[in-house]
Amino acid sequence: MSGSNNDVLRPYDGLLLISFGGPESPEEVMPFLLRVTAGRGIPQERLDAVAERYLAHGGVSPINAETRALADALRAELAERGIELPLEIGNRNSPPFLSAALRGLAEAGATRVLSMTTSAYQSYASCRQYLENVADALTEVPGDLQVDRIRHYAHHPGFVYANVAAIGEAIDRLPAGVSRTGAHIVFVTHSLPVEMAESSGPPPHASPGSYVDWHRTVAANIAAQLGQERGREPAWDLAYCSRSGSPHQPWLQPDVKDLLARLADSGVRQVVLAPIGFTSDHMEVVFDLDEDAVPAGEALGLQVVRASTARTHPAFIRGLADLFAERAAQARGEMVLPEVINNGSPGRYACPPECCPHLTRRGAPTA
Ligand SMILES: CC1=C(CCC(=O)O)c2cc3nc(cc4[nH]c(cc5[nH]c(cc1n2)c(C)c5CCC(=O)O)c(CCC(=O)O)c4C)C(CCC(=O)O)=C3C
Ligand SMILES: [Fe+2]
Repeated sequence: MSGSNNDVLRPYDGLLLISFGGPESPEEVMPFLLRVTAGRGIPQERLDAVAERYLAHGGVSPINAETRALADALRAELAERGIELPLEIGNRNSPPFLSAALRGLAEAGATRVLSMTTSAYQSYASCRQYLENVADALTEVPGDLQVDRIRHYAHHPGFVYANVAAIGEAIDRLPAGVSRTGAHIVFVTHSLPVEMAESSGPPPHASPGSYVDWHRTVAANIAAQLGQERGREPAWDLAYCSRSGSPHQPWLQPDVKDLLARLADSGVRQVVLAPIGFTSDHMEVVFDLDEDAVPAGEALGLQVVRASTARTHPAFIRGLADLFAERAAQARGEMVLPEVINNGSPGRYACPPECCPHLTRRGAPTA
């Protein structure tokens, strides 16, 4: 039945997995960092420190291997559904770049491409900047490819359940019988300049912004699901990692290590760090959680484990395949009822021009 179900994704005839990218050798580290921070005013000392950390790992970030595993899992899930369309990886900051991916899709005969990013939330850095990157890449590709994307998927039950399962596994790694109140869940995501967070999502842009709101909705839903599975809903907080930028610019707080200190002071004994802001176990997770926050928490006397990200959990992969089909049905003008966790926003199939305006070049495309 090879290819017999491609109609499920009609009008799309090609798929694009968009990710951040990372270095895979020592020589790639500085060029990668310069691409990431071009025009962003990140101090050179910060760049040197980040380069050190990549070099301590042989200059290899796990992110590209994680993205390739995600692409393989998606291809396998779609093949199981009888869907066989070309699927390419296109990165913002390392090969294979978006322009190469789009050229590959065009050469495979694609004309209408459906894309997804490896970030589940909306903000300038996690959504709109990728759309701008796609628009730039399209100028380098002959023909007139059209690129759409699936909705932001942090509130999709597949993504959320993958995190519930990962946190459950992490709780089970903690030594039993230490605490009468159970492990405290510290949900972690990438910090952002407060101004970028507050202007995230479509207008009206009210504090704290949809970036933070969405994380809180995901966290509350995960805690409720864990409560149902285990008979007691865990206490939780949302914390931030990977702050950069100028020390004078306000970024989202609390930092994960500051929160751990506060929790230790208040008598908490066991903590699960749950990086719900990320979809793979890449360097930000390894550097900022495994190598920095976990030992810092242990030095405070806490027992700390880090939960996996969604990675290629079957619930996540099935959810993404469903989201491709949902977006295609919507593009065909059919009525769709987006699956979404309680009280969450389903996210957008395309963004209005006023969405996530932070740092946007005037007139830059949103879709
Ligand atoms: C929201 C968000 C995500 C999640 C959404 C998504 O996944 O896209 C994300 C992911 C990632 N960020 C990553 C790496 C870096 N981010 C930096 C800098 C920054 N990130 C920002 C935001 C985000 N970043 C921001 C506002 C800056 C300041 C500069 C700017 O305004 O652009 C810097 C510069 C040095 C530093 O300051 O740390 C690096 C090296 C990697 C790769 C890890 C690997 O190699 O495995 C990944 C997946
Ligand atoms: Fe980042």
